[in-house]
Amino acid sequence: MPGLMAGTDPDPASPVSAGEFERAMTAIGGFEPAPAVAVGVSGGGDSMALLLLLRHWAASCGGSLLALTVDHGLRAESGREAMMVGAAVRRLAVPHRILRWEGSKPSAGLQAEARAARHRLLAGACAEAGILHLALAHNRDDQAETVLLRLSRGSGIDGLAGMAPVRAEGLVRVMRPLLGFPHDRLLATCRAHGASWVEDPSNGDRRFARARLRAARELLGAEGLDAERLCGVARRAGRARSALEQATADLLASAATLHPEGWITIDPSALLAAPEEIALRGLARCLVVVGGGARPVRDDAVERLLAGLAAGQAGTLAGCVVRPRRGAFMIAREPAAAAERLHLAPGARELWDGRFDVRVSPLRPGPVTVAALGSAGWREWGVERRQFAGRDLPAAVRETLPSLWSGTELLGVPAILPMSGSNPDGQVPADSAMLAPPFPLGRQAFTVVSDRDGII
Ligand SMILES: Nc1ncnc2c1ncn2[C@@H]1O[C@H](COP(=O)(O)OP(=O)(O)OP(=O)(O)O)[C@@H](O)[C@H]1O
Repeated sequence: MPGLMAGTDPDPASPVSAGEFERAMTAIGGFEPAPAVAVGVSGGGDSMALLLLLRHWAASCGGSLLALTVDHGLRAESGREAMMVGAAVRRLAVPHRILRWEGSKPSAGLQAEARAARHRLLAGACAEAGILHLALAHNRDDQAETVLLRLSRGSGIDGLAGMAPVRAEGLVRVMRPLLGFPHDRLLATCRAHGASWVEDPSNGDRRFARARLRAARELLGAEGLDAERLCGVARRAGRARSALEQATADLLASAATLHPEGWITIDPSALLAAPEEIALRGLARCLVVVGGGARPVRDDAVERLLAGLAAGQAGTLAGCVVRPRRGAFMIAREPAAAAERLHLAPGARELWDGRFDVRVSPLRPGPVTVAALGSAGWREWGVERRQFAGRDLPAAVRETLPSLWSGTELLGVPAILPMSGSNPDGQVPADSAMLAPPFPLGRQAFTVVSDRDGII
């Protein structure tokens, strides 16, 4: 198979080899045996190359692949184009689905809305198909542009780290295995396979910031600030971010307590003695966990909140009330924000030390699939699905999950929810739980608690 030979090629415009791609996938990791993977295919050269590489990779590990194309419906010909992409995909013997963005389109912020709709549709289609890995074809040049874009907006370390190779979006892992490969090599990969692609006309449209930056990047590249250097910035910022996140996790592990009722208390002296960046991150993380994790918390607002706490004042932010109480700072959810918890199944909690246990009511037996998602197991993001039934449920869940999570840090929001079978409360239709959070699941059915709390 041309272009999918193992080994590297010194030519910067050479096709990406199967070996190189496999290494990129291995670096992402966290795949179950014979994984089911979805790929977003716009029909452009990057995503066609990703499709080709993934097809080979999936076949080599006994996995399966589903290609998804979003028809944004923004141009008269978009429906026909999506069908043409579908025909090209099916010629490669890969199943394909077209997802339509229905409804009225906004006049302002169209690109951002279209992007949000695309991500929603792609993640929704994965959930419907029971697929937990979604691959997108962002490449090294996209990463360089992202760094420039964020720099132009005054981002700090987190923003300069660029796009992450893998991150959770609800229960789906969005991965970007091509971040290390330049666009030219992806086009070469298509050529090597005789695959055709279409150019997105909006790529050169200077009304859009990305297109303007692309032009700027050419100028900066001539001054030496090329894609490689920009990606180097992203890598170094990513490392710095990991170190800060680790220090934050350590602070929370020693100074914070997550209570089964859903609030957090944190030792004020430990919080205020920590370096400011770590204290701010720790507080922000508490807000995200208690408030539901749906929105990023603004830096300046967290700074004000921390300064207020240091002066003994209560404050509210991100759906949480934060106040000094009985020698601790207490972070609890504002009552009105309860309905905004988007990503957590009731009872599911993020824990600093990465260990948790599950309490399942033995009074409500029934076959249930438990899915746990996080930076778990195998030191990577991991997903575990098990079928448990009847009376064995509590013991089986308790045995399985701690071993999966033990000793690892949860980077995202884990969720424990019934995904199929008969939900103990009978309220979540089979397979739709991931699509329609918050899940109307009785708290009694699943409670995830820290074993540091000594509840189980
Ligand atoms: N219409 C589409 N249908 C399916 N997948 C798509 C579509 N458009 C983009 N994608 C996927 O997303 C990847 C990135 O696309 P693109 O660079 O256009 O997005 P972006 O808007 O710049 O990035 P982001 O989605 O992170 O904002 C593509 O390579 C492809 O994998």
